[in-house]
Amino acid sequence: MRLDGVGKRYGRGGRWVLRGADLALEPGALVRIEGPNGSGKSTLLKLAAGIERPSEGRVRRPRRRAYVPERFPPALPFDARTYLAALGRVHGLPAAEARRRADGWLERLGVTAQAGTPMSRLSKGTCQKVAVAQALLAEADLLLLDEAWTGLDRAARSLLDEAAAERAALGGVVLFVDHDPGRLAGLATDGYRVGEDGALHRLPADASGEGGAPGPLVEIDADSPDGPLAGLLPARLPGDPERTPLAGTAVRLTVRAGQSDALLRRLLDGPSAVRVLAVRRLTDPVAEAPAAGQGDAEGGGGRDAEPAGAPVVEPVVEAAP
Ligand SMILES: Nc1ncnc2c1ncn2[C@@H]1O[C@H](COP(=O)(O)OP(=O)(O)OP(=O)(O)O)[C@@H](O)[C@H]1O
Repeated sequence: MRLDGVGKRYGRGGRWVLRGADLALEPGALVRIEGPNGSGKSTLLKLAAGIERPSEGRVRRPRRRAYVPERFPPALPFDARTYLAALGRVHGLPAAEARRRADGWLERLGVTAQAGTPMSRLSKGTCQKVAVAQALLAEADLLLLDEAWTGLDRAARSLLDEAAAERAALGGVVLFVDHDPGRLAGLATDGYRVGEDGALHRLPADASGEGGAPGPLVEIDADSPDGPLAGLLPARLPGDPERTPLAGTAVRLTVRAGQSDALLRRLLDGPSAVRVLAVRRLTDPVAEAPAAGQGDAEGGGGRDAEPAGAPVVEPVVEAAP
């Protein structure tokens, strides 16, 4: 998606909220937008969603978009399941698939019991889960999240983290606004601040959570009874793991820890039968080893240091093949 010289003001003669905003995002981008209250973050997401039109400049966006607004209409005259299934149809899904995805997200978010309750009677957090579900079930090419984590319980927040990272890993573009600076830290690929001039200013890598420090890796060993797994896996997988063939039909997938849950879910939910043999978290001894010389000074007992660069393997789950 692209913004070229985008400006926005509400009403003729109103102040420019955005001016000269440029943004070019490639598939796989997971991008944080920040700025103080009233700076124009929601306006930017609405322009990206196609809900508002720019006053000047040009917005190019993918056709399949999904949006969690900052404020979800509270009193829609539907129950959650009916609403989600209808939204699935709006996103172009066949009716049965729309119902399947609606039920799937209601279950994952832990609100199946409230699926038939009129939305006007749902709690604020449950309503927010429905707002999130309507966007995630679309599996859109552009996912816009405007403070979408607000009001969610911890499990739902993690699920949304994972779903956002997965969307990007599968080639979507995700644009999110959140006042928590740690949101999706280590997973965001870029970040921008809406400046007082109304333009977008790129954040330094550490502020956007963009991976200067790569963080721990996870190795997942898996195979399939259907034949060599390497040939069965889709081209795109969450976290774009490194793939190393193992003996027989097995493959080792190495991915950043933040995306390992999304990868596992994809493997186990995918069309091919996949057996997960082992999941190991690797810690990087280069990052964790004492500074040069420090080991000698403190150790003194002749313990050998780990060879530099050799990962320490901490098994998380080991299953017999
Ligand atoms: N529909 C509207 N009509 C008129 N002015 C609007 C409208 N929507 C937003 N504004 C104004 O545009 C400016 C930017 O609002 P916006 O909601 O985009 O900011 P924001 O950065 O998302 O703020 P917050 O962090 O508080 O959510 C504000 O001054 C706001 O009052």
